[in-house]
Amino acid sequence: MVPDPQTTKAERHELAALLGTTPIVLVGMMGAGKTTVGRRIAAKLGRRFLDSDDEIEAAAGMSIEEFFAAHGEPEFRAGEARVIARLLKEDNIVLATGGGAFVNPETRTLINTNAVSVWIKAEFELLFARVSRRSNRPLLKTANPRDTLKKLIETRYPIYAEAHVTVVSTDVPQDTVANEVIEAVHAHLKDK
Ligand SMILES: Nc1ncnc2c1ncn2[C@@H]1O[C@H](COP(=O)(O)OP(=O)(O)OP(=O)(O)O)[C@@H](O)[C@H]1O
Ligand SMILES: O=C(O)C1=C[C@@H](O)[C@@H](O)[C@H](O)C1
Ligand SMILES: [Mg+2]
Repeated sequence: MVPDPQTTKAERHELAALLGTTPIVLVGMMGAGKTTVGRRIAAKLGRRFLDSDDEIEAAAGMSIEEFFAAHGEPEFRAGEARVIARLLKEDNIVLATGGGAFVNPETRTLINTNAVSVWIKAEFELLFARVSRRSNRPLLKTANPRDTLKKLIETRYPIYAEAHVTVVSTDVPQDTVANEVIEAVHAHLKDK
């Protein structure tokens, strides 16, 4: 794990002590920043960072895009649910989930029972700009990706809203979003 150069060792210990070891799980749309922000949060807290998309790619020996092409979405979803159930057995982790993972009711319950869930929420134009930079999102390989993304947002936002806390990601530095997540998780755990 790479320590965050902007966070001193003493600060990392203090933050880690405040939060305990309950897993922190990031959910939300593709492009919201779960992976990039999640990695920063883990570095700030001295936790292990895990990403369900990366785990699936490593286990399958192929990219998400290749997996969708070879096996289809239903098999991807089944594998994603299994991978997340396995990863959630660990404490002291920050887990970035794939954009569709929280939509699965069993996975959602498992996450909300065993972790603090955080919806990284971003508005449509920001998401679209970000996902357009790379073409590794098979769900958006449609005739009208703008429309597809809009429809996914409409159906998924009420589901993501079931996360314990919501942090809005605007065009601010990743470090700021990471600090906001840590504060929001702390506030949630304090009130429990
Ligand atoms: N706060 C931010 N400011 C600027 N760029 C950002 C920010 N957060 C994320 N990005 C950029 O947006 C892109 C998408 O981020 P990322 O891959 O972390 O999203 P994700 O939520 O993990 O998506 P997916 O569900 O597809 O895995 C990346 O290129 C990343 O560098
Ligand atoms: O939003 C989604 O359904 C997805 C998001 C990505 O993280 C990958 O898990 C995959 O491309 C599907
Ligand atoms: Mg990701």
